[in-house]
Amino acid sequence: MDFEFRAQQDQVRRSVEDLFDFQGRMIGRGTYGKVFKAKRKEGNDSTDYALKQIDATGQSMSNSAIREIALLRELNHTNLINLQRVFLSHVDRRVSLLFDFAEHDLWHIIKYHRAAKASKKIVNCAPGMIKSILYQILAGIHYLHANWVLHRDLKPANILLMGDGAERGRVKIGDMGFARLFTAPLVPLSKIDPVVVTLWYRSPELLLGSHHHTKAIDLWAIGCILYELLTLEPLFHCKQDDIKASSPFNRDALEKIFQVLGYPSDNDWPGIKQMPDHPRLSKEGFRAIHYGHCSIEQWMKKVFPNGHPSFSLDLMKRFLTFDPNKRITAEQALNDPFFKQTPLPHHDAFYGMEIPYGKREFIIEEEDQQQQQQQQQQQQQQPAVQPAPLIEEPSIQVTQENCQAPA
Ligand SMILES: Cc1ccc(-n2nc(C(C)(C)C)cc2NC(=O)NCCCNC(=O)OC(C)(C)C)cc1
Repeated sequence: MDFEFRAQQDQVRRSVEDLFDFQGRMIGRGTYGKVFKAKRKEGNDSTDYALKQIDATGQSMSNSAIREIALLRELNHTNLINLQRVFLSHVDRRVSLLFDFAEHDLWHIIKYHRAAKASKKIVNCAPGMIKSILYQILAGIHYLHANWVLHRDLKPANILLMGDGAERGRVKIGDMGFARLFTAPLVPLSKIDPVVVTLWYRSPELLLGSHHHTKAIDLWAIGCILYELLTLEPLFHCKQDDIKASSPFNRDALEKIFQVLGYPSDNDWPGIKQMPDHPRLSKEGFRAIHYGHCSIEQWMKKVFPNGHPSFSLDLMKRFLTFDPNKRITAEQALNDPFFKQTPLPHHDAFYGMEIPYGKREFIIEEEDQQQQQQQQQQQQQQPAVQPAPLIEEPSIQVTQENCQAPA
């Protein structure tokens, strides 16, 4: 190594600690490391940034950091989280990634509306909010798919929304990546951490053991997210199996899908017989006859007896199509008549409303340490447990007046 040159570089190169203030402002963490809410120290830039610090000590950490950098520096779309800068510190072998800071995400927004419903508080959300969020998710995913990038883990916690400021109400699709990197069973550090390993958005082909991730897998997840935005209930809410059930076949998740959509006929999904775990369906007792009366129409009739202004059953059915080859593409969805009907999708999902959602909470380090000590004690005493499911209170059906246009 050219020590002379390196010494010279170290002089001019400013460290992330020199340039940004972020100590004690942790807002997220996972196996990869931590995320801080950061502000520039100099100049009059009052913008907030999300600073992701990866401890690139282990091989797998540095590999995932390299993958994240290599992927994100090639991508540029208004509905994808934007990697602003990369800092490499030789001293502590730490990689710091600087991102846009998004105040909100769909996990917290849905949780807020569920809590408001439970306390019978009427919460106004703009009538076009759901349509705008859906449109922006599709625009971001269409860009990813056009660049042959699959998301593979779309869920509310990965759909960020910008708060007040230049990009108010702008969707920024991210990938908080916990599930991908997590090895030990996870217990949430605190209630503010979204549940990380969930099967609720997993497509039937993945649940039947398909090894091929396709674009269609992302569209299935978008259908599940749309339903959850409309009703505040996860569509395929099944109990969280513990991590060992990494065998893709999950009976509870499939059961839930069949209860809502009915059992797929050979005509619906000719390819189902080629699925690796198809033989397990009959072995595990699944029979078409058990779901004869089930269909998405009958299910939605229960949920919205008088329909819903911001909902198109046709579009929902196209997302939740069993056969991945028949499932709607992001491009087709963007051109659906639903987006040509008023209210048109606004670039600000919060247009016409005050933002009622709280700001991100800081995770306090020492509390964190105490919790870790508690967790270690617990884990020694008990088998590993899965995080508490997102839905704490008993599931309640939501009617549409809760989401009236502002008076
Ligand atoms: C290993 C790896 C991890 C993540 C990603 N990844 N992929 C994507 C696309 C392709 C969906 C745009 C985005 C990422 N990375 C991120 O989204 N990183 C987020 C870092 C900022 N974190 C962040 O804002 O976290 C809070 C808790 C404030 C919401 C790629 C690779």
